[in-house]
Amino acid sequence: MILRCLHAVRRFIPHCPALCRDAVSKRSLVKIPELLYSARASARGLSKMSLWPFSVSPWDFSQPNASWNAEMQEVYDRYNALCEVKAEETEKKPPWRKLPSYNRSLKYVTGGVYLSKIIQSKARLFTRNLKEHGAAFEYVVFMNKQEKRCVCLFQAGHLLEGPPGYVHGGAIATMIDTVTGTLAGYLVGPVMTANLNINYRSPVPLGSVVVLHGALDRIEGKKVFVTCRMTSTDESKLHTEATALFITVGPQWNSFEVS
Ligand SMILES: CCCCCCCC(=O)SCCNC(=O)CCNC(=O)[C@H](O)C(C)(C)COP(=O)(O)OP(=O)(O)OC[C@H]1O[C@@H](n2cnc3c(N)ncnc32)[C@H](O)[C@@H]1OP(=O)(O)O
Repeated sequence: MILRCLHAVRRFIPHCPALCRDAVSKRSLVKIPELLYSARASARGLSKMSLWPFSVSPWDFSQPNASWNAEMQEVYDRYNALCEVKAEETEKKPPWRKLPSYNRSLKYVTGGVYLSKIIQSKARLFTRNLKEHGAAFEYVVFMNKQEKRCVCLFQAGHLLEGPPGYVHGGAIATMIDTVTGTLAGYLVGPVMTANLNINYRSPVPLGSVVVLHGALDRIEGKKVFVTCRMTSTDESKLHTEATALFITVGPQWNSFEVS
C-alpha cells in the first residue's frame, strides 16, 4: 500500500522521482517516513509559492512581493526604469538589465548551460529556498555590462539576525559573495570564489534596505578581481567594503572575452 502511494507520488511530483526510485528499488522501509514527509512538504511549498515546476517558467525571486517595504520598492522602481528603452531609442540597448533569480534551473543563469542536465535540475541556491517572503534574503541584482558593474538591492529579513536588531556578518558575506560572484560570472562565465575580504564598517539594522555596489577591478588570466561596497540607499552611510577574487573554472575559461 505504502509502495503504491510512493509510485503515485512519483508520478505526480517531479521533485521526488529519484528518492522514490531509491525506496521502491531497495525496499528501504527506513526511508519511507522521510519520503512521505518530503512529498508532503513539496506539495505544501508548491501550493504556497507558484505552480512551478508544473508551469513552463520557473519562479523568479527577483520580482517585487508583498514583503518589500516602501524603500525597497522605491529604489527598485528607480533602477527598473533604467532598464526600459524609450520608444524613440529602440536602436539602443539600455545599459542596465535586471537579472532574474531562481532557486533551481541553473540553465537560466550565466554559465549554467555548461553544466549537465542532472546538476541543473538538482542544484538549489540556498538564498532562494525560504518559502516565507521577506524572512531572509530579499534581493534583486541590476547589471550594467558596459560599465562592468552591478547594484543589488537587499532587504534583510528577521531570520538573518546576528547581534540583536542587526544583520549577521555571515549573511552580509553571503550577499557580497552573491553579488560579486554574479558580476564575475556574468562577465566571464562560470567562476568559484577563491578569496573574500570584508571590512565591516557599520552594522546593518534588521529589516532595512541597503545597496551593494559591485564593480570589476581587473582580470588577470583566470583571476577575476571584484570590489563591493554595501551602503544605505542614499549612499550616505557605508556599511561594508569588500574585495573578492574569483577563479574561472571549466575548460572554456580562456575562450571568454570581456567586451
Ligand atoms: C548566483 C549566485 C552566484 C554566487 C557565487 C558564489 C560562488 C561561491 O560561493 S563558490 C563556493 C566557495 N568557493 C569554493 O568552494 C572554492 C574552493 N576552491 C577551489 O575550488 C579552488 O581552489 C579554485 C577553483 C578557487 C582555484 O583552483 P585552481 O583552478 O586549481 O586555481 P590555481 O591554478 O591553483 O590558481 C589559479 C591562480 O589563482 C590564484 N589563487 C587561487 N586561490 C587563491 C586564493 N585563495 N587567494 C589568492 N590567490 C589564489 C593562484 O595563485 C593562481 O595565480 P597565478 O595564476 O597568478 O599563479
